[in-house]
Amino acid sequence: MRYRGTNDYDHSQPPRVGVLLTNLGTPDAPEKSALRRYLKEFLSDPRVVEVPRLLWFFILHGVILNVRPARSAKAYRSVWTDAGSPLLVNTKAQAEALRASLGALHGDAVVVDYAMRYGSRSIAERLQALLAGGVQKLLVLPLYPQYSGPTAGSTFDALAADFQQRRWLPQLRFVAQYHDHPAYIAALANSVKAHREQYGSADKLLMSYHGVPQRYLDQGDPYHCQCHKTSRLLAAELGLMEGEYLTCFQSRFGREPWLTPYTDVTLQGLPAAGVRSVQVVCPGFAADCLETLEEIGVENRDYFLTAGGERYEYIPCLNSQPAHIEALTRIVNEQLQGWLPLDADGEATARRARLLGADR
Ligand SMILES: C=CC1=C(C)c2cc3[nH]c(cc4nc(cc5[nH]c(cc1n2)c(C)c5CCC(=O)O)C(CCC(=O)O)=C4C)c(C)c3C=C
Ligand SMILES: [Fe+2]
Ligand SMILES: [Fe+2]
Repeated sequence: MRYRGTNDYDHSQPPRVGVLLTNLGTPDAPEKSALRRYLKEFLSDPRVVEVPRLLWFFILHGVILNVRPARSAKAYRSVWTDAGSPLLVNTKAQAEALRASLGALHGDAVVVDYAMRYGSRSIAERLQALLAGGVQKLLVLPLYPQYSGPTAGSTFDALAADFQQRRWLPQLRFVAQYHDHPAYIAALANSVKAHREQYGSADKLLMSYHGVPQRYLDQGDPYHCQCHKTSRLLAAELGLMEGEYLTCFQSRFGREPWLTPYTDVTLQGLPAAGVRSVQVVCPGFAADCLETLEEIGVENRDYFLTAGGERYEYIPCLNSQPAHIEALTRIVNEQLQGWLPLDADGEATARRARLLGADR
């Protein structure tokens, strides 16, 4: 059979709206073999590493997958929790909080689930569960505020690859970006303000985003511009002047130039420029993960303090903070326009339910 179908379709099953949160994915365990599996899938994605395939195959299999898994496993071990990888734990908590928040508004007409682009809890697996559960309208919200090919672009590829094998496709809406959504900016500002109320402010606020190769920007990827726009809006919301904040890019991989300024180089140079205290926030990460907890929380702290800095504070990601769940709820509700019965109008709801039930 060329296309997967549903042989036993149940006409009495109520049609539902599905909301699928996605994030990058994480290894199953902080061990070399699990890291090898995860990195192989992740780094084989041509959206992530845009290098001629044959050349990359030899570099990946000949060098990277022999060296990196052990090194990364050690880093993951330092942040791993009893419940698992922080990225997975935090994404699950976000999905549960969003389920409660949307459930209060829409009852069981909306189903919330979460999936990962690489590794376990795959997009294909969760799509199958949603569609089998009666979802006919699907909203996919990749938890990447700023659009980039390696993240949101690749997530769309995974959806499309699954749909290519299906007979009956759901109606689909896809949130490619929300880097300037007022509720997201407000949640970020709220988080920085709460931190400052507790700890006071610092000489500089560093806004650190995951990097991508400079080449991607040169070839039209909007990520760099969207990061700067988020920074600008967040600074405005906080009343910060130019010079009181900086945008920089972390997690460089490989030898070619990535987006600059680099977070680590910046932090190493700040003390010599008279900056004694910094607060670092990572607005591009919806959930704390290896790249924030270890790289920003530990590694870069060390660079700053060793270079003569006196006070370094990492402001956690939005995770499942109420303001973040409120922002995600608003983003989802805006996207669901026209997909749900109007609750205020009981008659319209009943009429619509009859119509929905009679669509096949
Ligand atoms: C090799 C190229 C990479 C590109 C391009 C890239 C873009 C990119 N990544 C994120 C978000 C995350 N990346 C994470 C981990 C991670 N990223 C890369 C490489 C690239 N990322 C690697 C090899 C790794 C694995 C860790 C390691 O071995 O160093 C994570 C954390 C995952 C976790 O399990 O905690 C996130 C999140 C974005 C947003 C992005 C482009 C905009
Ligand atoms: Fe990454
Ligand atoms: Fe730009």
